[in-house]
Amino acid sequence: MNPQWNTHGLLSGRGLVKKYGSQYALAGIDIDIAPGAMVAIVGPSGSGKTSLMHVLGGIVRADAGEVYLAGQRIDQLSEKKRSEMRRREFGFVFQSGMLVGELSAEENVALPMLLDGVSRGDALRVARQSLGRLGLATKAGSRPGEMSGGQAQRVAIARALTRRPKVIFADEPTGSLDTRTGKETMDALLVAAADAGAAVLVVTHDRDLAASLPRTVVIRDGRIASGVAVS
Ligand SMILES: Nc1ncnc2c1ncn2[C@@H]1O[C@H](COP(=O)(O)OP(=O)(O)OP(=O)(O)O)[C@@H](O)[C@H]1O
Repeated sequence: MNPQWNTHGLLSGRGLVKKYGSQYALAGIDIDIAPGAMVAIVGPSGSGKTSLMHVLGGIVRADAGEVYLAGQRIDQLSEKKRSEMRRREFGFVFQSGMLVGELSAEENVALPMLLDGVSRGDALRVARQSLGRLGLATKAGSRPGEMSGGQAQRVAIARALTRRPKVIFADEPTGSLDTRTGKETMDALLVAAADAGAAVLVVTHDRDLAASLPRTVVIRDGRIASGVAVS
């Protein structure tokens, strides 16, 4: 094996390239994320932060390069296998929770478990436990529209964490919240992820928020400008 391609992280990207037309969203990125690492991904608008998360998280296929999870190549899996892997190994939190408006908080959190064949009773029981850990026990029966933005984001965090994923991908998770609620929500995410032993990758424009994480990776023009070795 070419030593250049050894992977050192739990999640590793090697030579990642993603093009949209003639535009390089990713122009050759190498990155290693250690188990339990907490990493902020920052950089100017359009620099490739979301593209990097989507390629590492198996949402989007790179045009070149390789992605490894625990030493296993995951970017070449079929769409079906990648989607199973995403549900099993990864959790996703987006700027606006992406909760299902017609379902209660506990049903939203239970949804990924139900998709994986867990019984409704068991899924709801685990969902209520997760919500309780995030301070939302009394909101388990409420729909997203009956909650504050911060509460809805904590439901999304609970949903992302219930299957005890290895990695949480959070894209501007506090972008729609005021500063104080954003900080509280970020703290809740980091504590819950640490409890679950999950690594966290957070895309953010918020410098204070980035500074609260142990490592920062700066992306510029689809390349890593600093913070190459991530632990
Ligand atoms: N689906 C797409 N179709 C066409 N171009 C895209 C697509 N997704 C991203 N791009 C382009 O790829 C580049 C990187 O986009 P990306 O969303 O990864 O950047 P970003 O750093 O996350 O930006 P922002 O901070 O504004 O969210 C940009 O030039 C963008 O216009």
